Amino acid sequence: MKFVDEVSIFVKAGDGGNGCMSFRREKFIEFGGPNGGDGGDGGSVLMEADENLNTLLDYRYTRRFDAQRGQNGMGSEKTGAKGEDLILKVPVGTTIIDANTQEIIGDLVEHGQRIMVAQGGWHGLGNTRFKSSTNRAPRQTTPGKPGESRDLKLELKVLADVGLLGLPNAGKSTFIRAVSAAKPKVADYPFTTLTPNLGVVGVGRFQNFVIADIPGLIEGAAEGTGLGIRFLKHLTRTRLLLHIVDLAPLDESDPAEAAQIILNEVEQFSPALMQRERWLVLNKADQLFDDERNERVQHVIEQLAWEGPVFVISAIEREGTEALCKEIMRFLDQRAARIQEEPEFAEQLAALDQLIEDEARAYLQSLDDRRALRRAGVKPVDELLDEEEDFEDEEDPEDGPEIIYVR
Ligand SMILES: Nc1nc2c(ncn2[C@@H]2O[C@H](COP(=O)(O)OP(=O)(O)OP(=O)(O)O)[C@@H](O)[C@H]2O)c(=O)[nH]1
Repeated sequence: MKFVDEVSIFVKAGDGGNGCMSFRREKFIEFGGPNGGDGGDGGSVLMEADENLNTLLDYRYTRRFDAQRGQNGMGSEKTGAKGEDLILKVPVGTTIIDANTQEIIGDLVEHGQRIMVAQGGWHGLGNTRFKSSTNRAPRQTTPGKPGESRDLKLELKVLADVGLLGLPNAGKSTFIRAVSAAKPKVADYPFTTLTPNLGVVGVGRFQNFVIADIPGLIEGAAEGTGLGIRFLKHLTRTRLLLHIVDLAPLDESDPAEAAQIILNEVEQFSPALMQRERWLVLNKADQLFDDERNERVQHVIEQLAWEGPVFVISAIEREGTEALCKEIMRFLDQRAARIQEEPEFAEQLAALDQLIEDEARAYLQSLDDRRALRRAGVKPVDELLDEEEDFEDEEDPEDGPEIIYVR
C-alpha cells in the first residue's frame, strides 16, 4: 500500500538568444563586412534526484520554474552567453509525468540521476553566417528558438514516519489537519470505507515528515488480510507512534481507560509494536480549566504508569502542536544520525521492524482463519473456552488438533 505525494508544476526552458546584425565600421572602410555574432542557447530545465529530500513539499510553494534565456549575439562576432541550466532537486523515487499527455517522462531512482524535462531554445545566427560570394553585406539573421515549456506532474510514493494511535473522536484527523502543509492522495486504494488519513508536515523551510493515521491501519487489519498486509509496510516503517487521547470526553468517561483500550489493541496486533517509540499526546486541553487539566494529565500518567514523553495540546486551537512537531523532527533527525553512526542501533531497529511485521502478519492470518471458520459455521476453540458450559462436553483440547471445530 502506497501513499502518493503529488504536485503539479510548470517548467520553461530559456529561449535561445537572437543572432546579431552588425557591420564593421572602421576608419577608411566605407562598407565593412558583417560581424554580427550568434546568440547563446537557452538554458534547459533538468530534474535531479537528491537523497537528502524526502517529500515534494518544496514544490507547493513555488510552481513555476524558468531557466535562463540565452544572451543575444553582439557585434565584433561576439557570441551571446549560454543561458544557465536550471536544476530542480527532487527526492529519490520521484516519477515525472507530462501532465497533458500523461506520458511518464522518467523515474529518478538514484541519487544524482538527472533527466532533462525542457530543452533550452537553440541560438539564433548572426549575420556573419550569411556572408557569401554573392552577398557580402547580408542583412539576414535568425531569432533564437523558444525554449520548451511543459506542465509536469511529480509523484512520489511515501511511507509514513509518524503514526497516530487513538480511539475514534480523539482528534486524530483534526491534529493531522492542524499540522499538515499538504495531503498526499492515497494511490491504488480500492476500498472506499476506510481511507487512511495522511499529511506532510513541514518544519521550518527545509524539513518535513509524513504522518498517518494508524488506527485506520489496525481497523484496516480487521477488514481483511488483504488490506492489512498492504498496510504492513507502513506500520513497520513508522518510526514514532503518537498516542492521541481525548482529555475531555463528552461522556465523562475516563481518559486513562480510553488510552488503555488502544494499548490492548496494539498489543494484540503485535506485542513488539509496544516497543516502538511512543509518545502520549493529551488532546482537547482547551476544554478544561488549568487545575482540572493538570489533575487529569496526572491521572492518565499514573494510571498508565507512563514514563515516556507527554504533550498536552489542543489540536483545534493549534496550541502546543507546533512545539510537538519540532520535537518530532528533532527525534527523527537524531534517530537518522544514530543509524548512520551506530551499526548496532540500526540492526536493533531493523530486527524490531521485522518482528513487528512477522507478528502483525500472523495476527492477520489468524483473523482470516477465524473468518473462514465462521463462514463454515464453526467456532475457534478459544471462543469456546469462553463459553464454559459448552466446553464441559468437549474433548480435551490437548489431545486433539490445535483448533477444535464444533458445528
Ligand atoms: N475542543 C476540542 N475539540 C477537538 C479538538 N480536537 C478535535 N476536536 C473535535 O473532536 C471531534 C473528533 O475529532 P476528529 O479529529 O474527527 O477525531 P478522530 O480521532 O480523527 O476520529 P475518527 O476519525 O473517528 O477516528 C471533532 O468534533 C473535533 O472538532 C481539540 O483540541 N479541542
